[in-house]
Amino acid sequence: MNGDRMDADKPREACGVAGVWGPAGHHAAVVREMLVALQHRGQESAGIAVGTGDALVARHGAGTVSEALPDLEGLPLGPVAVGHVRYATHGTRDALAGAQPVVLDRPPLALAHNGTLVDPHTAPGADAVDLGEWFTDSELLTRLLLAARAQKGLDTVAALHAVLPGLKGAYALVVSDGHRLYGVRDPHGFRPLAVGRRGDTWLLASETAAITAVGGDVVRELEPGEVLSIGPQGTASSRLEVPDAKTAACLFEYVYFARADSHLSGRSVYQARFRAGQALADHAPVDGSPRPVVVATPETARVAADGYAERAGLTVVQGLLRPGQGGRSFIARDQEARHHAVRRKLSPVPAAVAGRRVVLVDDSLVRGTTMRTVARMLRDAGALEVHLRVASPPYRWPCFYGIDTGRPEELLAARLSMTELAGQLDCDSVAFLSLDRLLEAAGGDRSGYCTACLTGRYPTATPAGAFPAPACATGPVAAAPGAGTTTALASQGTAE
Ligand SMILES: O=P(O)(O)OC[C@H]1O[C@H](OP(=O)(O)OP(=O)(O)O)[C@H](O)[C@@H]1O
Ligand SMILES: NC(=O)CC[C@H](N)C(=O)O
Ligand code: SF4
Ligand SMILES: [Mg+2]
Repeated sequence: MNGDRMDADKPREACGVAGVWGPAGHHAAVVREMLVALQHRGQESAGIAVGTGDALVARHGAGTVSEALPDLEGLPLGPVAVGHVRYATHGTRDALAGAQPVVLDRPPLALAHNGTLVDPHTAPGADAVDLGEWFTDSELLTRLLLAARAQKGLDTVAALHAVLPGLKGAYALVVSDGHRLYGVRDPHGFRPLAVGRRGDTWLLASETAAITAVGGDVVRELEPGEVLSIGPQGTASSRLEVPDAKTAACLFEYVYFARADSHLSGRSVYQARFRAGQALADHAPVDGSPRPVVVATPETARVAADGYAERAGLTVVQGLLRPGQGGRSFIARDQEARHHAVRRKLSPVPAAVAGRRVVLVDDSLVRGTTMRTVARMLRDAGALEVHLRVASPPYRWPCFYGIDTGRPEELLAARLSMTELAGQLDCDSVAFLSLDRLLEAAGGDRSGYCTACLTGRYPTATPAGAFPAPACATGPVAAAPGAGTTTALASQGTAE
C-alpha cells in the first residue's frame, strides 16, 4: 500500500485529538473515552488507530463517537493509540472520506490534526504529493511527513522538524509511527494540546478535561512550537525552528470551543466565562421595571449567564430547555443542518418567561443561526421584552485557523448595523462584550492571543483570495424600531 491509506474501502481516515502511550494494553478504550470527552469539538466523524510496533490498525466511522465507534472490535492491544473527532474545516466534507486519524503506511504513520493550514498547496514539496480525490489539509500534512521519512530516511521527529516549519496556519497534532507517540503545537499555539499521566501511561489530548475524564493527572500543556516525543526511553521535547512566530492562542477557545472544566494556559475556562458574564452585566445592564430575569442559551452560555445574573443581582430562570442530547449546532456541517439542530435541541418554557422581561445571554453570535430562532421562541412563549447580551465581541472576520467561518458573507455582525441586527433578531436591545473586557476575563498576556475574527488582525498571512475586511456593524447597544429599553452606549456595538 505504498503510501496509500490502509483500507481504501472503509472509512478512510478519522478536531479533538487524543493519544495514549504505555505498556501494551487496551489503549483504544482509553482513547475512545477521551474522544467522548472531546465530542463538543467535532461530531462529523471519529476514529482510532492503534500502533502494534511495526504496524498501525485503524477504525473510523461517521457521526459521534458512539455512532462511529460503537465498539472497539478489530482494534488490537498495543503500546500506542491515537484518536480524533472531526469538525471539517478544509477539503472534503464527506464524513468518512475526511475521517481521521489519517493512516498511511510505508512507513506507518497515523496523524490526528486540530486546526487548518493556510494555503497548504503552497507548502514546500506539496506539488509532488499525490492527493487523489480525498484531499484535506491533514492528509497533505501526513503525506509530506511520510515523504520526508521514506525519501530522506528521516525518523519521525526529524521529519516533523523538516516539514512543519514550511507550513502556515494552525496545527495541534497527535502522531504515531506505531512505536512512539508524538504531540506537536504549531509555533503560534493556535489550538490547545495538553499532556497527562495515569500511572505508567502517558496521555495527550486537546483539552485538560479529556485527561481528567479518564482519571489522569494533567502534567502540563505543550508550549507553542513544541514537539513532544513519548516512548520506551521516556519523553523528549524539542522546538520547531520558526523564528519570529508570536504566540497567538485562540481567544475563542475561552468563549465557546473548549469545555468549561478545561484549563487553557493554566487558566480556567469556567472562570473566564463567568468573569465575561460579570463584565457584561457591569457594562450592558438592562434597567427598568419590572426587573428582568436572565435566560441562558444552552449550553455553553450557562456560565456567562450565571456571571451576568450574579453581578446584576438578577435571577436565572430555565427559560430554554435542552431536552435530550442535541449536539452543538455551530459545528453542524451546513446551514440547514445548523438551523434544524437549533430547533431540535432548544425548547422554550412559557411558565418561566411569560409576562417577564428577559435578558437573554449567549456566549457568541457568529452566523446568527441560534439567535434568529431563540429570541423569537421566547417572544412566542410570552416574554414581554428580549434583551440580547453576548459575552464576546461581534464575530466579523473569517477564521482560517480551525473554525469553519471562511466566508465573510455568512457572518451576521459583519454585514448588519447594530440596529439592523436587533431588528432581524427580534430583540429589544443587543449588546456585546468589548474585546478589552473579554481579554481581561480570559487573563494572561493580552498580546499572546489570536483575536482575528473579532478584530481583523491576523497573526499570519491570510489565504490567497480571502476577503478579510468586511464592513463593520457600528453603533452601540441597539434598539429595534419601536422597541423598549436601550442601555448605555458602547463603541462598535460592544459594551466597554
Ligand atoms: O450565531 P451562531 O452561528 O448560531 O453561533 C453562535 C452559537 O453557536 C454556539 O452554540 P452551539 O449550539 O453550537 O453549542 P452549545 O450547545 O455548546 O451552546 C454558541 O454557543 C452560540 O450559541
Ligand atoms: N476542526 C479541525 O481542526 C479540522 C482539521 C482538518 N482541517 C480537517 O478539516 O479535517
Ligand atoms: S480567528 Fe478567532 S476563532 Fe480563529 S483562531 Fe483566531 S480567535 Fe480563534
Ligand atoms: Mg450555544
